[in-house]
Amino acid sequence: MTKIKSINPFSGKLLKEFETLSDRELEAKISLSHEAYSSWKSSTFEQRGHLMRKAAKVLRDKKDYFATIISQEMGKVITESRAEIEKCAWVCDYYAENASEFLQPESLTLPDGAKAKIVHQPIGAVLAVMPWNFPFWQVFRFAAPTLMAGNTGLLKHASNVPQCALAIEEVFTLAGFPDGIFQTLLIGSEATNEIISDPRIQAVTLTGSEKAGAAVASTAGQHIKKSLLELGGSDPFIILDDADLEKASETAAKARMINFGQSCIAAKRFIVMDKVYDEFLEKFSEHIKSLKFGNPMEEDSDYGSMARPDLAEELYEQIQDSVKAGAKIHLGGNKPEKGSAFFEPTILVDIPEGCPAYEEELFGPVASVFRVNSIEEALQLANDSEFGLGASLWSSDIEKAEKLANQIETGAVFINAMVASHPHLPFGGIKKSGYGRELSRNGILEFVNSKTVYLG
Ligand SMILES: O=CCCCC(=O)O
Repeated sequence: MTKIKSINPFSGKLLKEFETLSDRELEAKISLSHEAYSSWKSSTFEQRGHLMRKAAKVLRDKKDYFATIISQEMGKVITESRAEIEKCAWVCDYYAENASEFLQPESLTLPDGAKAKIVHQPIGAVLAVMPWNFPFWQVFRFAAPTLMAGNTGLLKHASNVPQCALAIEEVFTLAGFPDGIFQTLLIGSEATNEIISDPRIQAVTLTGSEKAGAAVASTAGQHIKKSLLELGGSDPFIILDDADLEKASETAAKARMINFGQSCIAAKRFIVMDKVYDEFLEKFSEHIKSLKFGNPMEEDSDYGSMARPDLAEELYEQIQDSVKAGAKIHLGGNKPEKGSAFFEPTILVDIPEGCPAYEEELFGPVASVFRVNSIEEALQLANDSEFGLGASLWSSDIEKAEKLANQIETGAVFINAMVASHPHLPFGGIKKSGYGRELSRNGILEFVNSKTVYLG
């Protein structure tokens, strides 16, 4: 039996170790999920909503406790961890309030006068494979709509956040959800395929890397099961020459450094028009330099460490390869110490095509800044990516910005704001950023059977 370790990346200390589930324990959990579904599917929206509101209350009442687990286990600064818990409570309340309306039967009259209905019914047990970067939020944005729709949930969390995984199960238990409605599976990734193949599992959702997404979707495909993928991003942050540079540069620093850069929707490629390039770069660098390094548990720390030493090492290799290809370091860029998760905020400029900073996702505090001579060039560069998650576009001409937004190949464009997820707005990508949508009404419709009932 392998162990799953919880290690504080800032101190490097082992916090706890957990045994993975035995085959028999895993079987019992899948079986419980399946059995729990048979009564949960017939519960009313009112009953589910009551429990989901209680989950929101548990999150708010124990906010500091849950936030501390996040910060200690994956290094997020405590102020951001608390905000993450608040957002989870928000999404619980949002679906408690709106699920019933989102899933009401829809009546139709066909051109020949015949009547039909579309009824949205639950499908059963859904597996969620989730990442460590927003270890509560990513799970709640799956769990709140999925459970409110009448499904049950099983969570295979990232192996570096086992305490978060167990604490999330605790939220649902404390809220009074019946046994088996939401369960955490402490398992290694090698067990995931077997679970997806199990006939009692109806669908799978994954937030994570392209590699993990392709593997999960391919197993789901072999078994004709629905999958939803929310993968990486290399979001452009486009600054036109009529943008409010003060606001744009301040937001750019926030958008790159949120969660110490470890976010799929963090801004990664800053595409700046020549006329405002120098001024933007100067202001942006000042904002990045003003951020305070410190222990994630301290109230005034803006950043601490990355979530694992191997992530810091990988990120540094991407910088090195980009520099070898001709990119220049404008800020930071020093090598992290071996075995440490600390990383220096870095800005790269003069980035040539084909190098990692141009074409890969840099999942950490490294900004790639590009100079362009026209709007056409900005759009061409923004779309010259395998990813298509989000984009931020800055201009004082809103009409022009809206027209340009239509030409950007992403799942979302935020004008004069950083990309952010919001319970009311669909969230997801195109191209190699994945498929399907989370949040909003779109999110709850992903894991239901929208059944046609024709009335002859
Ligand atoms: O890696 C994805 C991060 C999503 C963060 C969010 O929804 O705010």
